[in-house]
Amino acid sequence: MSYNKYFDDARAAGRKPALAPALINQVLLDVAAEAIAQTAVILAENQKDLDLMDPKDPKYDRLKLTAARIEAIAADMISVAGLDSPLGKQLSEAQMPNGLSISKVRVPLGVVGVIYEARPNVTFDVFALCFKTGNISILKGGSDADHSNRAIISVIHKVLNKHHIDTHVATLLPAEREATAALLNAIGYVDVLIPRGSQSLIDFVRDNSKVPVIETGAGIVHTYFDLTGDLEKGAEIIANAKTRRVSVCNALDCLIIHAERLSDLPRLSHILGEKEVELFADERAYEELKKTYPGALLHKAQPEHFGTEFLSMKMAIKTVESFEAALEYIAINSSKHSEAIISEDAENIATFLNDVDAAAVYANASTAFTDGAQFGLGAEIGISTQKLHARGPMGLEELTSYKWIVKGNGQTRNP
Ligand SMILES: NC(=O)C1=CN([C@@H]2O[C@H](COP(=O)(O)OP(=O)(O)OC[C@H]3O[C@@H](n4cnc5c(N)ncnc54)[C@H](OP(=O)(O)O)[C@@H]3O)[C@@H](O)[C@H]2O)C=CC1
Ligand SMILES: N[C@@H](CCC(=O)OP(=O)(O)O)C(=O)O
Repeated sequence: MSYNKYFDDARAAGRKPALAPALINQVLLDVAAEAIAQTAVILAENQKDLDLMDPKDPKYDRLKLTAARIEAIAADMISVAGLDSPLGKQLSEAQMPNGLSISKVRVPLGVVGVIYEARPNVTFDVFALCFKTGNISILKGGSDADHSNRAIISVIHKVLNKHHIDTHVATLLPAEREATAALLNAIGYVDVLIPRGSQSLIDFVRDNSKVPVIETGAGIVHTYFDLTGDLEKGAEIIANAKTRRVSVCNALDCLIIHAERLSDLPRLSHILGEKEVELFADERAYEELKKTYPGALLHKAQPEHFGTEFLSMKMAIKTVESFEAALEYIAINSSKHSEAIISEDAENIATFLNDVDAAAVYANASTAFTDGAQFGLGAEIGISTQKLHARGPMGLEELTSYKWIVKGNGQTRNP
């Protein structure tokens, strides 16, 4: 199948004059209202996708929409509408000795291609952030969410039509792998690609893309409980980071504990036990837990349990002799997404926040906060695990580049 028509139409939509900020915000508010109004339709289509998936699959929860989730999506859309647009913002201005005025101004990236997991809220989020920043979005959603995504793009297109806006500002590609291959080769049509998904997707895109890519990779997430960690805070933070939504990339995968706090492990993990989290504990942690933790949920860890993203009610426990050993362990096993320390030692906290190489580093808080809306960005287009252009939750600013504006009155360069 040829995808040229999709790409041509998107590029043509991108050449049209920029929309007024007030109109952009009104469209976002109208899409939010339409999403709520069409809750029953969206949920019915979502159910068709759910019917094809095993409810025990961790992806099921990611795929599932509810009325409350649609309300939360609409609320995010409303907050994106309420945020200042970065477009046209002057980043710097200089008057040169020759009289030239040179300024740096934020502009859209252009056509943004997003390949993403079977999580239907992403369709709304990507549209909202791209539309607000004057970008054209080309979406390739997970095939497991195809009914949901098609219902959502219809909601968006209905509102765009109402405002006489070219619907090609947001295009949903057929949910087939060939569409991804075509996007990767769409030089001259797509300015940047943002893949959201498994290592297999990221590797495929990294190896094959001819257009620039911003990676949003897996979250192999650790929380280190330090010698001075507060037990009460620790138990709540760890349980929240692990169980708030186990299928998402910011969920906790491995608790690292200082050896001198091992005797506190039963109390530190009691909420996990109540929530039926399966633990894969190293030798010493296992010995501490075997008297108290529910037997069926406690296992001796194997090497494959470390440096692993579970995306389910499973978690590894690693014992370390020192703070330095925890830093070393994280440096080797982290995917540089989100990392946390629980400690009352100001010096260790400062060192951790400074030295740990991850997109988001936390002290005494749950890694579940790594999320665009939670960071005040309205929503997120992905959580970048690379360092160039953008890092961590990517919102409006991260969907812009800049250009230099040079104004003169007849200057020529000599020699
Ligand atoms: N950092 C971040 O912002 C995010 C990270 N993630 C990470 O993603 C993972 C979960 O995603 P998961 O549900 O497994 O999604 P997948 O990686 O299975 O799917 C995501 C998208 O990529 C496509 N895809 C997957 N593999 C390939 C491939 N080899 N070649 C071409 N296309 C491919 C899928 O298409 P198809 O439907 O055809 O399979 C789908 O559109 C977790 O590791 C999570 O941490 C997820 C979202 C955001
Ligand atoms: N935005 C997220 C985290 C990032 C995300 O979308 O990840 P995933 O669920 O793995 O597709 C959240 O906490 O809701």
